[in-house]
Amino acid sequence: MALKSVFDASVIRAEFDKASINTRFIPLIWKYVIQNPDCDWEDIPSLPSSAYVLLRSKFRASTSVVDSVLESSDGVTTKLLIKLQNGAFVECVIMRYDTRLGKYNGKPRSGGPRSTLCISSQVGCKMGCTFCATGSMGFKSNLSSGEIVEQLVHASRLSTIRNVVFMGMGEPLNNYSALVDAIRVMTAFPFQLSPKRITVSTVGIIHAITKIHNDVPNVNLAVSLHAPVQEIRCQIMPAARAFPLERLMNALQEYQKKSQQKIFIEYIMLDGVNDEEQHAHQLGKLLDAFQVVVNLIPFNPIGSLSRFSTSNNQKVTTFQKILRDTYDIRTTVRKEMGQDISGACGQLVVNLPDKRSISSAAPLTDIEDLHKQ
Ligand SMILES: C[S@@+](CC[C@H](N)C(=O)[O-])C[C@H]1O[C@@H](n2cnc3c(N)ncnc32)[C@H](O)[C@@H]1O
Ligand code: SF4
Repeated sequence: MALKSVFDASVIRAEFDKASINTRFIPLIWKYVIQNPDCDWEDIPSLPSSAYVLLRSKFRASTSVVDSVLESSDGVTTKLLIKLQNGAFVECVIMRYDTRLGKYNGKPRSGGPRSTLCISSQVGCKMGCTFCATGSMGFKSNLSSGEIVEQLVHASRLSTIRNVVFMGMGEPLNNYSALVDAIRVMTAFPFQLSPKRITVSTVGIIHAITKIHNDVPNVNLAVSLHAPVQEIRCQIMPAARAFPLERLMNALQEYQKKSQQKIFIEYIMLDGVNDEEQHAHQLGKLLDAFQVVVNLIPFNPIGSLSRFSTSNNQKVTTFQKILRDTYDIRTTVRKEMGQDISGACGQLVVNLPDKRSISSAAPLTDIEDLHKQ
C-alpha cells in the first residue's frame, strides 16, 4: 500500500486517533518536516514511541518531489515542476512582490515578505474551457490534500509565502474535500496563513459555492465569469451548461449575503468574443447588486490549442473605463508574467521527453492588490 502524505490532515488525525496518540503532536511533526526536508522519522524529537511506529508504517514526509525549478528571465517568477506519487506532474508558481516598492521586483529568489504561490488542485481538469490548456488535456486525477499542501512546503523552502491562490491546474471546487482539508492545514500551525490571504478560483461550481464560506470562512472567492450572458459563456465554457449564469449569480448573492466578503470576478479578454462595449454594459448591470472587484485578464496564447486571441489595449481600456465610470466597479487589468517559462494563466501543455504530458495553468497576476482589497 502506498504511504500517505504526513500533510494529509484527515488521514493522519484518523490514524493517530485509532492508535490513541495525542493529535497535538501532528503540527509539531509538520514543523519539523518543513524545516528538515530529508529527515527520518526517528530524527523528530520527543514523540511517543507508538508515533514513530505509525509514521514508519503509514506515512511519508513528502509524497511529491520537485522535479525541476524554472526562473523567469526577470527573476520575478519561479515555476516548480512537481512529480506526484502516481507519476503525474503538476506545477506551482511563486510570484514575488516588493512591498516597499509597491510593485513586482526583479531580484531572483529575493522572496521577501510578500510572495504569492499559485497552486494546482488537480492533474488536468474536466471542465473543458476552450481557452485553457489544462482543459484541453481532460481530467486525469485529483490531488490529495497532502499533495496540495506539499506544494506550499516545497515553495516555502525557496520563498516566504504570504499568499496562496488556487489558480493553477484544475478546478479546486471539483476536489472539494481535499481543498478544504488543505486550507485548514495552511491556516493552522505551523503555516498560519491568514484565510484572507488565500483565494480559491472557480469556474462556478454552484453547490460548492453555497457551502465554502461555512467550511473555510474568510477565504476569498474568485469566479471565472468571462462572459456577461449565458449564450457567450456556453460558447467558451462548456461548464456553463451545467451551471447556468442565472443560478450562478443567485448562488453568489447567497454567498455574499452570508460571508459579507467581496467577490473577485475574473474576465478573460477574448478579441471579438466578449470584449465589446455592449458586453461591458451587460457585465456592469449583471454585477450591479454585488460587491465585486473585476480583474480583466489578457488571454495567454496556448499554441494551436485555442482559436482565440487577446483583445487590444484600446478595447481593454474602454472596457475597464465603462465598468469603472458608468457602474462604479473597481476594475483592474491583470499583469501577466512568466510567459517565458510558460508560467502564465492556463498557458501550456508540455510534453516531457518520455512523452508524459504535463500542464500548467498558473496565473501571474497582481494578486497582491487583490489581497489588499
Ligand atoms: C487555470 S484556472 C484554475 C482555477 C479554476 N479552474 C478557474 O477556472 O477559475 C485560473 C484562471 O486562469 C484563467 N485562464 C485559463 N486559461 C487562460 C488563458 N489561456 N489565458 C488567460 N487566462 C486563462 C482561468 O479562466 C481562471 O480565471
Ligand atoms: S479554466 Fe479552470 S475550470 Fe476551465 S478548464 Fe482551465 S482549469 Fe479547468
